Amino acid sequence: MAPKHMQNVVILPREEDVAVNLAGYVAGLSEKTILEKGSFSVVLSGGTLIDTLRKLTQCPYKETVNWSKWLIFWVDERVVPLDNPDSNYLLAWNGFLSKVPIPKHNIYHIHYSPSSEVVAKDYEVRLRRLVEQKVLPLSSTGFPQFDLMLLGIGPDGHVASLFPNRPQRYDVTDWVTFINDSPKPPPKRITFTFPVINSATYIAMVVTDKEEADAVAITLEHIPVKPPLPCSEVQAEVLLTWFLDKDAASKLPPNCKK
Ligand SMILES: O=C(O)[C@H](O)[C@@H](O)[C@H](O)[C@H](O)COP(=O)(O)O
Repeated sequence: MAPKHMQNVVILPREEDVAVNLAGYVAGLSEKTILEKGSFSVVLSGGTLIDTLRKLTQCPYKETVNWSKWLIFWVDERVVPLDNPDSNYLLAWNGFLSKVPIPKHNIYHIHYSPSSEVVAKDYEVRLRRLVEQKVLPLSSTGFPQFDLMLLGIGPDGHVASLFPNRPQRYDVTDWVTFINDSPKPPPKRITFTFPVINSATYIAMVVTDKEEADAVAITLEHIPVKPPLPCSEVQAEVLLTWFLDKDAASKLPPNCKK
């Protein structure tokens, strides 16, 4: 296995190029992982990521990817019913999951309750059960090891629902935690904690917006800020790949850009 903290940065001219490149990357990892272990666990976030995954739902990937072996999870979810317009599940269902034949029982969405604490605990209990049943492996870190996490970042450098000035980002015990005062609406969310995120085998950070250009530059140029941006603390067991378009990369020094 490659040393920890390997990172790759892919900068492409347009969001369309990122979508094409990302689809090829995810399809390649899917094939390799399914050959190696028989399944492919994919963790989604919300935001623009889902639209950037659109090429996977088209030719050739719609036919060539072995969707029956995919397992879908969410790195964070808004605590709203699944048919609420704010739901990350609904966003993913409408933009991605309804267009590819992933078995419904392999889609692990939240079970809604008005209490975000109850939702977080339930999601964690279900993950622990999947580890016991050997559906998900446990990393040497003691946290579950997902094959691929597909993440975005916010202008404030948040990742998942781990925000700069909120305590959840420092949680090193829980697998899933909750927040009732998210600075990005809606306020009630659940989120994987950093130990779970950083135990993933592969992570793709997909950023295609000018608004996040400062956070991208601070992270990739190691510019010290206090507190450090959550997105700068992401690392993968094998490889973290940043997929950026020229807007997201616009604050990087010229030698980084193509
Ligand atoms: O539920 C959420 O709000 C997301 O999961 C969140 O973490 C998102 O991924 C980033 O805020 C990036 O969002 P954009 O891609 O829309 O900028």
